[in-house]
Amino acid sequence: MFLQMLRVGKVAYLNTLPMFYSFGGFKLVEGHPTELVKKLRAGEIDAGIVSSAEYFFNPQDYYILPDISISSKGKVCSVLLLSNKPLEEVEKVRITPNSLTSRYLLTFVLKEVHGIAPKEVTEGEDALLLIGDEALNLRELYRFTYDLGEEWFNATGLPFVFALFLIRKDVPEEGIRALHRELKTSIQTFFADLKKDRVQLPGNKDFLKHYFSNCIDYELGAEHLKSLRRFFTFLERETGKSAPEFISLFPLL
Ligand SMILES: C=C(O[C@@H]1C=C(C(=O)O)C=C[C@H]1O)C(=O)O
Repeated sequence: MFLQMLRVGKVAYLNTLPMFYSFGGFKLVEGHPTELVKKLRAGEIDAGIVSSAEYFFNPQDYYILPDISISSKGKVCSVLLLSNKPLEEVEKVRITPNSLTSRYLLTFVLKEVHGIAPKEVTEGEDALLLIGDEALNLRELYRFTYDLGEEWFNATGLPFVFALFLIRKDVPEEGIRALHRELKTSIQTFFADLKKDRVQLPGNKDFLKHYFSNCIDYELGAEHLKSLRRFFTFLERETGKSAPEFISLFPLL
């Protein structure tokens, strides 16, 4: 098959830069996480780095690409509840429409960690959940910042997987293998260049180096899978839908 025909979804945030740094040969489709989830469900794209919660909702439709994710082990730095009031005084929360996973992670943090249940509003909020570049750009404007990656880590001792590389099951094996190779090479090239100060970074260089090296974690190992199972158990309680029986990584070996 012609790889150029495979349509690959790329979340339009800075944190996907390493994956797509030297990436080529596929058709890229950019969007917010919720837009890409819709396109992947509809078969308008064949694969993409999308909200991990989508695998909980439709596991039968996808393989997970091994070794790759957008996660954090502690602070993620770009999934933030921002507020001018301390959490215990927050009664109304506005949630970005761009997120699927972090919306549920916020419910976990508010309900199961802090024991509060603020109302969701679309204006007049006490606190605002932002993800990605929007969170990075606005994080310094609020008095209180709650980092959801850190909140999850403090509660569970585990990394948190925000996004998975999901592939629709009708994609041929050679396409999946080529995609995996291309992404892994891109991530390696990015971090080698970052070390040598060869990456053009938009904005505050020192902060962004810290963001790529210490906040976002691009691995998908045993601890990440344990964390996904834990998150899916929470989603099961929250939605009434059963958690996937298996987390099926595409067998590359
Ligand atoms: C860590 C992040 O993860 C993002 C969060 C997502 C979500 O909440 O659904 C989806 C994709 C990721 O890009 C971020 O963008 O800041």
